[in-house]
Amino acid sequence: MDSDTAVQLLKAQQQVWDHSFAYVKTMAVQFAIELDIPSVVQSHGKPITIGELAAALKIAPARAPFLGRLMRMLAHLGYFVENFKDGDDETAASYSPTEMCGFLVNDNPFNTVSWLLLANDPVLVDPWRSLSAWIRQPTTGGAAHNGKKLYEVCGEDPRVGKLLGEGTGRDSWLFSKALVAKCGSHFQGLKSIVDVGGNTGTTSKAVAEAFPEIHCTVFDLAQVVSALEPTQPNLSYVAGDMFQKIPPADAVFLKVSFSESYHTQSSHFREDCEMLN
Ligand SMILES: C[S@@+](CC[C@H](N)C(=O)[O-])C[C@H]1O[C@@H](n2cnc3c(N)ncnc32)[C@H](O)[C@@H]1O
Repeated sequence: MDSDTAVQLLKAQQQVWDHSFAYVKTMAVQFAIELDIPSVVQSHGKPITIGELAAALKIAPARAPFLGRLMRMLAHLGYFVENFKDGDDETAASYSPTEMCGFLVNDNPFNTVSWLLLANDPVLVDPWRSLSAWIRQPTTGGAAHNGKKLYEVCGEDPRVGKLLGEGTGRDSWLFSKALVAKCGSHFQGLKSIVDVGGNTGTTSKAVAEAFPEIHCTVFDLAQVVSALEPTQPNLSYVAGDMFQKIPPADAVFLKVSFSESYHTQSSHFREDCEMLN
């Protein structure tokens, strides 16, 4: 092999290594959340050193160098800015939060903590481990955790249902700020919308508040909406299965609501949507 080819192959190998260890990035973020690092750095009010961070987290000095490595990685990923003073070696760096760090702070209404914990949970990770066996099966069902789909697990395990509800709800909190501010023209002339797979209705509540002339129906599985009471006069909750029948409305609103079932069970859904048009 000539040297140019070797150099080129090494570049490709670097990418493959990057993919092989991609989980390290996600696990580093989860590790930071579990230790509460983002909240501590954000509330510190000025750049925090590793010594100060270790003291705040009650981590023994013997372990502080590992905390330093984690912080370097998180800075590399964009969650913190690493500050050096002239002449500092890398162990004397201090860290300030970035905008991304705010998404890992539990007190922020738009945080993505639950989303990240769900993404790393065996419920979502395990089906990937058996994907090669699954694809050889002759059946059409999607890959599943212990034979169950995510929404079935949510119905049975409140911990998973809570992670999904909180994760999507907080995403919807931020999303709906932009939606009502920037997309108002899309709602003009509508008297009703149905938010299909609307979960607890974070987006619909924002739409109902911004456009009082529109009635918003949050449509989701019974396990999600049957115990919920509307908080606004132009909001209601309806339980059901989107692949059986969706309530009539002037427009259908969908946000992160499709699962693998869409490919196999969606004919009713498309028919219902076509009837609305
Ligand atoms: C990923 S969440 C998205 C929630 C919300 N649209 C949002 O973006 O915040 C998907 C939602 O679809 C609901 N869902 C799943 N299958 C459904 C079905 N067959 N009929 C109605 N809702 C369903 C789930 O319960 C869940 O609340």
